[in-house]
Amino acid sequence: MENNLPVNVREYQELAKKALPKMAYDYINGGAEDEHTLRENIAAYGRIILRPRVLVDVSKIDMSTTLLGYNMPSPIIVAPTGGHKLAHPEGEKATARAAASCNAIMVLSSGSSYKIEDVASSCNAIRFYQLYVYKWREVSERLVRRAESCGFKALVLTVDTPMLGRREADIRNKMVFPPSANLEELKKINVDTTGGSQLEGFARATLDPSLSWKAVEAGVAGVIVSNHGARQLDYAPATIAALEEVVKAVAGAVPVLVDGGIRRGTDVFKALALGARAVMVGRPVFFGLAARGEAGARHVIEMLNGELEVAMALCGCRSVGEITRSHVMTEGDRIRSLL
Ligand SMILES: Cc1cc2nc3c(=O)[nH]c(=O)nc-3n(C[C@H](O)[C@H](O)[C@H](O)COP(=O)(O)O)c2cc1C
Ligand SMILES: CC(C)CC(=O)C(=O)O
Repeated sequence: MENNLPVNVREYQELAKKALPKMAYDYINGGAEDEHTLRENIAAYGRIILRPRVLVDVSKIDMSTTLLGYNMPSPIIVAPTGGHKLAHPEGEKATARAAASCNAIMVLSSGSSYKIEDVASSCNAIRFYQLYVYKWREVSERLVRRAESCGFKALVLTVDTPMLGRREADIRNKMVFPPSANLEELKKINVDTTGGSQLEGFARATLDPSLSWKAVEAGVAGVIVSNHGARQLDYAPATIAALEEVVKAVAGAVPVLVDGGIRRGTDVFKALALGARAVMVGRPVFFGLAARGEAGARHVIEMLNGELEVAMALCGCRSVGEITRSHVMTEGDRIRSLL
């Protein structure tokens, strides 16, 4: 196998499927209900066409960018995904090392299998912390304080989960989530598992469904266009189809990021062309971790970086600043051109 490494994210997905117990693979791969949005997150990228430019000197390609004042060698960030022990015994420690070796920012999930402190001490990197707001605000507050004292640089507040979406594979599999080492204090909570998925019962018992726009009064330094990897509201739009509208509304006030369905460097390119400052990838890194541990997670990030570099060169873009709206043609563009 080591002589015959996967050459793209899809091959990592196949390896992960072979390596993982069904319950774990279904949890990682699955989306809500009919999985319409899950398919659309990917299919919508397929409907965006690139417009190449030739005869540009692309002997040097610079993929670097900045976010909230931090330098990144490429616009690819590791999205927060919970329960990495499902994929590998080293869990988030391995993912964090993989991200650090690529100098990529990793967003650590509130549902991580390993403690914030263990992940932070596993390697040196810029890390953001993803926060769920629990019914007991002091639980969230303690997480924030711990992340802060471990040197995490920003909070990513997840606001699309007043309750968990219906992931039918998890319900069928009676999905049991590895206990999150950070949420010891919630262990004694009475979780109703009659609905099937233990994670769903846990979310219902602990997440605060009353979170409202008041939460943004504190101010935000960025916006992420996300549908939670199509795991929440099925029939929500594909994120890449919603990106441009959000970018226009935000009007440069803060950077806009996007996640969901990114499987190729060309997808990253398309997201940047439509106004994203950076992108986050969830399942691809999880699949890499499941297939080959830290090396697999690192390889996934490296492959996406490599693909982005080629896409930039073939589109005649030497830096991410040179990626413009005119490098892509969306379905909307095509329809407008026919009118
Ligand atoms: C297995 C899995 C677990 C996730 N766990 C979390 C989580 O704990 N917190 C969160 O904010 N988002 C979570 N997400 C959503 C991701 O942050 C991200 O929005 C999504 O994975 C992007 O789509 P992609 O997987 O197609 O890249 C999770 C997604 C997956 C697939
Ligand atoms: C509730 C979290 C622990 C995991 C999550 O957000 C997810 O599975 O999508």
